[in-house]
Amino acid sequence: MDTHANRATRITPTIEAVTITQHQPVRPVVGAAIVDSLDRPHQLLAAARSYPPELAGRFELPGGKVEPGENAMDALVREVREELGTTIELGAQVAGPLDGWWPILGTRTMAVWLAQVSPGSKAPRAGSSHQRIQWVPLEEALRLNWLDPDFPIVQAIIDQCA
Ligand SMILES: Nc1nc2c([nH]c(=O)n2[C@H]2C[C@H](O)[C@@H](COP(=O)(O)OP(=O)(O)OP(=O)(O)O)O2)c(=O)[nH]1
Repeated sequence: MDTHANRATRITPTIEAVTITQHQPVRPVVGAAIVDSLDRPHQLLAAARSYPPELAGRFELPGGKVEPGENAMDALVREVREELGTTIELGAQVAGPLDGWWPILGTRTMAVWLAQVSPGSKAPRAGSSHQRIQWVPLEEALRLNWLDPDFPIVQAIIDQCA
């Protein structure tokens, strides 16, 4: 079956296959560009961090750190379920300049996939990780106060959805 996830796997064999080992000093991060519809994307879900204090209120893509031994795409589905209480299905990767990964805060890197809320799943809601979440039209997304490293990522999301 030609699902969104299958298509993403074909596009991103390298990252899909990444399994994190215990020995990596800095755990990689995964982020979800959740759009209202993978087929006809118009809106992007932005999440305002609640911590640490210096980042509180800045917008990010929902996601988080990959656990040792965990597949990156599985980690992203898990993180979004934990943070927003919703199940997502992944679409195409939004590839960054570092073998598909994006440079982010500190010395971390983040892999990003387009995603949509799975049919029948609960709507996303902010939990303890986020002050609030909001849907923003893609053409207005760059007006939000994103974490600094996220601006080129959001631009790439906009370009990919155009
Ligand atoms: N989730 C996410 N993190 C980002 C983005 N941009 C960016 O620089 N980061 C940074 C912020 C953090 O330093 C790091 C992600 O850490 P996190 O605290 O969200 O990870 P986590 O959910 O696993 O949380 P924790 O249990 O380790 O506290 O990546 C982004 O768009 N989304």
